[in-house]
Amino acid sequence: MEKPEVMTPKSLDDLIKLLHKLFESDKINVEEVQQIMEAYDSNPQEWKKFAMFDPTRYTRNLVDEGNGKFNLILLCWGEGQGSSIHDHTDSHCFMKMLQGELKETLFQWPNNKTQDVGDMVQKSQRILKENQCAYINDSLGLHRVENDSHTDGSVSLHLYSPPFDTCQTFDERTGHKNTVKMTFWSKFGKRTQSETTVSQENN
Ligand SMILES: N[C@@H](CS(=O)O)C(=O)O
Ligand SMILES: [Fe+2]
Repeated sequence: MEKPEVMTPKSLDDLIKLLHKLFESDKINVEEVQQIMEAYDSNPQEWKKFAMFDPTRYTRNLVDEGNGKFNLILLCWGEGQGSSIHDHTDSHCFMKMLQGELKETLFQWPNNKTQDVGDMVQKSQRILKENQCAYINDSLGLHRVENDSHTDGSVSLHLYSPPFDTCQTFDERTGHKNTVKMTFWSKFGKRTQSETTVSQENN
């Protein structure tokens, strides 16, 4: 059988339109979403209004709410910034590189029958390059993402379906887990009100 042709989004807006179409259906095809996100040729002019860096930690900037089916979030990683080891709350997670590189380290779930079992077991590690689109869900494991560069920021575009706003983080030495709230640094290009309470986050 012939392979269906991969649709090539002409712009970020076009990509968002195509994603809305794909997610109208309740059954999503992971490979198809991954291919379409990968086929978008990153153009900073199209996404720079969402790209806001914070000198202290990586930022999460909401780009689109996907009709309630998914969240599309642009993440900005300053030099040396990274996430904790975390899960993805039973959602699909697609991660498209828009600029620079990121190191992704995969971990096994800790054996949670016994608490604090010691070092988390690393499964693999890879460098994600510009325009590549990675995929993870909880059945594939946990991950940590880091910008190892000392000179350049990185930008990635994440699609989560269904959307979620909490996840679990894991201590690399003990496997001890915490539930943390995930917040947006900006929404639709506008800086969100800083929260008055200090929340524990994934970065
Ligand atoms: N899942 C993380 C980013 S990453 O490390 O994949 C988040 O949404 O903040
Ligand atoms: Fe993640």
